[in-house]
Amino acid sequence: KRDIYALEKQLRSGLRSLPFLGHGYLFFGNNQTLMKAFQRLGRAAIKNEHGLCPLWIGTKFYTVMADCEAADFVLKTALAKDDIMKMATLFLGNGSIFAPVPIWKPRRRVLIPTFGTKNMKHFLWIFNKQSNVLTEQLDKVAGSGTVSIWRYYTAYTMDSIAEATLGYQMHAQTNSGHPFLQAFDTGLEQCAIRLCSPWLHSDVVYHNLPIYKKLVAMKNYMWGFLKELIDTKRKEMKKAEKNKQETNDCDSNESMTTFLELLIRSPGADDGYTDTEVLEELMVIMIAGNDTSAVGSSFVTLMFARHPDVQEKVLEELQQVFGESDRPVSSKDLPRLKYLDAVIKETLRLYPPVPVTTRKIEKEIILPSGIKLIPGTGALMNIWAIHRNPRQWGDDAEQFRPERFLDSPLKHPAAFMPFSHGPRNCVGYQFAMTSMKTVLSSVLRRYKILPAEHSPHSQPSIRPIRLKFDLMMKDVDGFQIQLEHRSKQRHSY
Ligand code: HEM
Repeated sequence: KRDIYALEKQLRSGLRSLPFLGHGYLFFGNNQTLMKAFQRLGRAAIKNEHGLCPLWIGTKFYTVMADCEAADFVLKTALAKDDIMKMATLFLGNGSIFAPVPIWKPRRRVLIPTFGTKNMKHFLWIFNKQSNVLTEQLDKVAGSGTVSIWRYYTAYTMDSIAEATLGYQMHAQTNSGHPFLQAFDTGLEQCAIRLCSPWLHSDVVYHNLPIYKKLVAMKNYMWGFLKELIDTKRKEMKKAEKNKQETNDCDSNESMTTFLELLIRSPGADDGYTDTEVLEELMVIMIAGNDTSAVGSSFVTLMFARHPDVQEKVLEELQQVFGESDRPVSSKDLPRLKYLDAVIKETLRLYPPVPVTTRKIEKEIILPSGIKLIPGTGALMNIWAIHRNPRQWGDDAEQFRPERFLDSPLKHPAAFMPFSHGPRNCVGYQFAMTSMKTVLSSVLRRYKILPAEHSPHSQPSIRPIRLKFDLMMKDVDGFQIQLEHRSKQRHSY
């Protein structure tokens, strides 16, 4: 460990490391403490000369990165995920997101074309349909005080993902009682608890706890459910091939191509993808794509409530594109929503749904600054801190200013990485941006978004948002806002 101690010495941060625990004590507490620990480490790294700081979790050493050049280098050279992610294999098997590099590489090649622009047009139809259901639900609560918008967006993304992925109508927005939803939510909640509780990390301990058995039962239910859908789809596709009834009409629902079909059709290994491979990738898409986009849309909505001037500018843009119509969003509208795009990006900069990601250092890496990363250690990309580093974002880095995405290009391609960066970045980037733009433009055309009712001494615009980390970064208070029908108050604008 001599090399590691030498590296630690170079990176000294002033954060105390205790015997045995290292900096692990920073993480003890609840999921708010966890987010605060990432913020503290991020700030310490920003202050350091190289934008890096040391982190000991017990005997494991990590280099925390708030410098985009260093993160860029690591994300392009170290492709293996850190061992801590292995805990997710219970649900995902060898699904690409956390899979070892030799399994991930060929799967990534298959996934990329399924997210191509052509397929995105099919998915836009789903986003419009599900946005419609969302506004029907919001109509019931608009004008009746404070609501937690998170609950609505997470149901919207679940319905969209289930339809785009499986061609299955989950109806999460109208009925939250589907057993798949319950297994999905409880499973993710338990994964978050385990990830945040170092004493549950050991398989020997965890596999002997009652919750493990419960979790396995949920996983078995979800996998069984998906397996049935795969079997049915394979049969349907064989029948359709036989009858030569395939159609190429992209604009209607009849020709909708789901991820399930795209994965079954993809060449994969020798004889196409096996059922297990298809199943693992479906789980990855559903888990990676659901709450991430819901968190993104929820933070943007919170920003609308806190920055009425920004909301007003987006509304003006929407009126230029849609007039007074509440028609569906078309693929031609999307590039015209430039300011909305900037607002979403600025929100994801300050509130990245995935605030940290890790890589395993398997071979020695010499960073552009000359710092040597040691094999056997980890690198923790602190996306939250990279996005707030004044070296890239200037002295107003902490301020919400969407115009910065319109005024000038990024100073470094890795300065903005809510979807990560390099060969293992998010494949669902375009899917997520299209989904968020569709739902946000539908909501904003219909409602004025106002801050939650609050105690008189706390100004919503200046009160910092309380953050927590439970697999993702979320608002502790559940993204509370108020909605007012625009038709009833249009004259106030
Ligand atoms: C705002 C929304 C989203 C955010 C912020 C986000 C963020 C991320 C990040 C940070 C990673 C990479 C983690 C790493 O480098 O270790 C990732 C990977 C991934 N995301 Fe997303 N994501 C979003 C939406 C989606 C959606 C909608 C889908 C699918 C429909 C999706 C599918 C994936 C997949 C499959 C991977 C794994 C890629 C690979 O390992 O090759 N994501 N996402």
